[in-house]
Amino acid sequence: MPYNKELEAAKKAVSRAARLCQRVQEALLQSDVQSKSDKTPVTVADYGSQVLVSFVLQKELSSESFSMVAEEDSGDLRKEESSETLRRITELVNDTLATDGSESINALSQEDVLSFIDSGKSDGGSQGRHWVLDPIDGTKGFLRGGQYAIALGMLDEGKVVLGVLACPNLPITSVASNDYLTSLDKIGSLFFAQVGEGTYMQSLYGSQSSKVHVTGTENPEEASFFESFEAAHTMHDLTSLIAKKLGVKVPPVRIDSQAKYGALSRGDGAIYMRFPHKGYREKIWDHAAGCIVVTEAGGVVTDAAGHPLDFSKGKHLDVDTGIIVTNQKLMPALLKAVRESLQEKSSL
Ligand SMILES: Nc1ncnc2c1ncn2[C@@H]1O[C@H](COP(=O)(O)OS(=O)(=O)O)[C@@H](OP(=O)(O)O)[C@H]1O
Ligand SMILES: [Mg+2]
Repeated sequence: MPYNKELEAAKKAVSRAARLCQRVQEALLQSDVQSKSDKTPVTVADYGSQVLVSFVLQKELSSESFSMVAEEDSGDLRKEESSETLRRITELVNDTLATDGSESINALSQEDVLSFIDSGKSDGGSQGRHWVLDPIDGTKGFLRGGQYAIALGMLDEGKVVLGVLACPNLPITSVASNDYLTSLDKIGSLFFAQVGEGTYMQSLYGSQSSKVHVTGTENPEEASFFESFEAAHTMHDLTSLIAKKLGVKVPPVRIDSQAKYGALSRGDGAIYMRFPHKGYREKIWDHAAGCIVVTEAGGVVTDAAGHPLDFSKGKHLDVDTGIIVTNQKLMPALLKAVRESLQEKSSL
């Protein structure tokens, strides 16, 4: 298994980052309503998560050259007015490392923090190995107290070869209906996959993993579908038209972040559709980890024209219209419903 060492490092990195994010989210939810509309907590957690992932990967894989394409850079943090934010991030990172207790390390300085953030500056591409990180995917969900993910993938020669998704608020039991929103069983799920080896899931705080598979259903009437919670991120009217054409009977389950890919990989639902509004360009860190988690669980991920996603072109994915995900049996019918719905919409 060629990427075992990298996979173990990736699991450790995202688990640690998840702990940092949970601490920030818990403090945020305990604070008053006014501060929930304040974006500072997510900023602190975003940067802190990126520092921890970068730090752990480089520490665990010390002998190798390191390249990472990540969402954040240190530009804003280096400004005078951000000195308090930088201080808070540094404190949070050091506290998280210290409470982890698994190793003794020297505290990171503010300069270390900035440089770990900047080690995510790569553009990726078709050659060599590149880590791909979204330190908090689903920032709006994070602020709402809902779903979010720490999503880490690795490209080798332009292909995603491993992926890890930490979903701190995703129960390890099914979220097949919107009832999951009231579930108290928020213990957190960790999904991981490497090419050719299948997809596994475990509790974010445990060590026993089990292999997961996408649902085998061929019947669209039994198929529930996932989509973005935020209407600004996907055209809910279009996905509803596609679902109707396909014969889907149940309402969509709306979840923030790549937790959707994780839930689909274990068969909670059968379909994920994402149709951003015109002009939006998808980023590789929003799909790399999720894509391999689903495909190794037996699913298929394509754009609206049925083409596989190409992660070798740099930071962006050039997709035709949208991204659709389902099992192999349902994909032909889903593609047909997508094609017909898009034609219908354009002729209006
Ligand atoms: N306008 C627009 N259209 C489409 N997608 C967008 C748009 N703006 C942002 N994003 C990206 O969506 C990421 C959040 O993922 P989801 O859309 O699956 O979740 S959500 O329900 O909307 O929160 C979100 O990831 P994070 O920024 O990491 O939260 C963005 O990368
Ligand atoms: Mg994202």
